[in-house]
This record gives sequence, C-alpha cells and structure tokens, in this order.
Amino acid sequence: MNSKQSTHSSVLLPQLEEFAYTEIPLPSSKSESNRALIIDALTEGDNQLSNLAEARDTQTMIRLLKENPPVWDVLDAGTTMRFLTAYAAATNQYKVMTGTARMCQRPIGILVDALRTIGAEIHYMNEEGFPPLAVHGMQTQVSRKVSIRGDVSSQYISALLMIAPTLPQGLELTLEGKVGSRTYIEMTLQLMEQFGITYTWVDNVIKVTPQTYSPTTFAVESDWSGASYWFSLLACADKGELFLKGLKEKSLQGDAAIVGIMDALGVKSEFVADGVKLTKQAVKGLPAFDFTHCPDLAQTVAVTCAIIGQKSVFTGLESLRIKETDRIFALQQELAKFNASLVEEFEGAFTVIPSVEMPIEVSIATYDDHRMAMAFMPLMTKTRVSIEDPEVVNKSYPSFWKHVSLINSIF
Ligand SMILES: O=C(O)C1=C[C@@H](OP(=O)(O)O)[C@@H](O)[C@H](O)C1
Ligand SMILES: C=C(OP(=O)(O)O)C(=O)O
Repeated sequence: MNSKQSTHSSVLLPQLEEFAYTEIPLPSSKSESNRALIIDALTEGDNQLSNLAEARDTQTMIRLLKENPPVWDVLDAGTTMRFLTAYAAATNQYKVMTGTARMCQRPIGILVDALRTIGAEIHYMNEEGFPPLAVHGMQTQVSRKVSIRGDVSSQYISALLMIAPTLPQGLELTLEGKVGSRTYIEMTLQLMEQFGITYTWVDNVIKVTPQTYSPTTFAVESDWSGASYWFSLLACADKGELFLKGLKEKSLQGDAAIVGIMDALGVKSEFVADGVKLTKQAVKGLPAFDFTHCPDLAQTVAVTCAIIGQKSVFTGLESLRIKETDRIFALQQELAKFNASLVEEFEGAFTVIPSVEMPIEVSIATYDDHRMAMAFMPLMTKTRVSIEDPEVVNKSYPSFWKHVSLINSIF
C-alpha cells in the first residue's frame, strides 16, 4: 500500500516491512535551544545563536521573551515553565506563569521553594505546589545556599543554575538524594561554560559565583531525542538504511545514549562528518536498562522491545508519571493493543513483555504527548497503524510526519 489517509484527528501509516536508504534532516534540540535562549536573555551584549529549534516549546519561549506579555502562558512546555519562572524571579519581573491543564498538574513546588529561599516572592494562584503562579520578582538576595531534591525533575536545578551567575551572591546548590536526568544538568553547565561561566561541582554541591555571561556564537545541535525514533524504525524493519543528518558523536545531549541501546537492539551507527549512518546488524540483546538519566528514550525503547521480541527490565522510570501525560499508564494502554505489556516490578521498574500476536490493524491514542505519537510510528513495520492526533508532535518535532513521508516516499 502506498498511500496515506489522513483526517484531522489521525494519520494512517501504510505497512512497510522494509525501505530503501533514506536521509532524515533532523530538527534542532529544544533542550539546548531553551537553555541558549535563557542565557541569551541574561547576557549583556549580543550572542549569535543559530539553528534554534522549530519545536513549539522553543517557539513559545522566543515569543514570550520577545513580546514580554504580563501573562506567560507556556502551553505544555516543561522547560519553558521552569526556566522562565526562575528567569522572571532573577530579573525582578512581575509575571503570571501558566500553561495547559496538564501543565497545571505538573509539580513546581520544589523550584518555587528554592527561589523563595533565595529571596523571590512567588504566590500560588490555585493549588499549592502547581502552576499557575504569580511571580513578584526578587528585591534582594537573602541566601546564597539552597538545598534541592534531585529526584523529581532536573529542570528545577537547570533553571536555578542558569540564573546563578547573575545573582548578587551567586549560588551554592546542594543536591539531595537521588539525582535523575543528571545529563540535563551537565548540559546546562556545559552550555553556561560555553558562554564564559565557571563553576565547581564537587560531590553533591554545585557552586556558581557572580559572573557575567560573555557574548558568544552558538549553534544548536540536532536533536538526539528526535533521532531515537529513526533508530527504532530501523531496529523494527526487516531491511533498510538511514542517514541522520547533523548528529555528532560527542553531544551535550544525554539522549545520545540511544546509540548504545540500539547497538544492542540491532542498529549499527557509523559517524561521519555530517551525521550518522544507520545499518542493521545482529541483535545482541538488552535484558535490562536504567533510564534514570535519559527518561525521554523510555517510550522509544519500550515500543522497540515490544515489537522485536526483546523482553527487558526497565528501571529509573519514576519521572515518567509527571511528564506530558502519565507515560507509564499511556504505554500500558497502547502496548496492550498489540498484545504486549509493561508490568510493574517495583517503583520505577517495569518489565517489557513483547507482543505475542500482531493484529492486522491498530489505532494508537497519544494522550497529548508528542513522544507517544512518535514512539509508536515504527509499528508500521508490522501492521497497519493509525496514530491519533498526529499534530501532537509539534511540541518537539513539527516536521516529523514530513520526515516519515521520506521513507520510500510513502505518503
Ligand atoms: O532539561 C531539559 O531540557 C529536560 C529534562 C528532562 O526532564 P526532567 O528533568 O523533568 O526529567 C526531560 O525529560 C525533558 O524532556 C527535557
Ligand atoms: C518531558 C518532556 O518535555 P518537558 O518536560 O520540557 O515538557 C519531553 O519533551 O519529553
């Protein structure tokens, strides 16, 4: 079958067991973009930023910073909410911070407590611990030292780190307990370093003295999280070759971990100057994997394992319940539609049980979560799949379906 049927609310993908060599021009990273934009707003002088992401999360950040309305509605963008809340406090602005209904269920109390400890005035407008917030800025810094839990979201820590050099006393952050998504904290610090900031990180204490960001030229890299869906497609296909443009082996992004995961699941990566070539190889096996530091890869890898018959124990999935949707629940519902499952072992640990029988047609619900839509796309290698609300991908990867159509020109 070589056609696409599309309605406003779903896209039907043709079944495609194999495909010819295809080049995918990946989008830029929204995580890097949103950090570069906050740093840019805090820099006195002009930076030269290029390759900013087309992602809605990034475009929302650009618009809010540029138009500077009194209400900052971030829609469903977690980084935009957390980074702008800290930015409004540090730059002593009065802002109402709000977002979608789901955003108003995603916790922010840990960040608000930390900002209040430093000296910011912030009020909850509805429920304690959740947006919407009224940020009243910060008159004076009352503390340099803040302790913060690291096990709920690293975005709170990144938000504080980026404002740290601009605070009159700088910041000494003590990370308490387990630290999840550590690679994103490292990305924040490495990016700050590229804009001239020095820091120390010894054991669980990160210190940033008062400093100024230096105007810099910075090009955002291609998005490794977005790249993961293409690795998965090849892992699930009988035959095929892909070239993912713009990816670099050494990346600021922790989701480059997909290379090692997919090496175990049958995809070989060869880096060349302008990207990475993917070919199929024998499956080595992935009996277990810890997603603590790359939570955004969990859906991709769960669907891949379920399709290719790899039983696997996933750990470090605690944060998945508070993302764009409860991703554990969503995965459990949708994997069941092709007779696979995700079985809880203990908190944050689940076993992926692969599909025992593929139905001839499946319709996947996406729960307002871009990663649900993209992660289930590779099902098209085994059955006719329709993905509901396909425009949900706009949050991070608006050109995703256009890129899917490049595979054997299927649409
Ligand atoms: O800092 C970032 O850019 C991100 C951090 C991660 O969130 P958590 O720190 O909440 O796990 C990740 O899931 C999100 O997509 C982007
Ligand atoms: C969790 C995500 O984003 P955020 O937390 O920034 O909304 C994501 O992109 O998967």
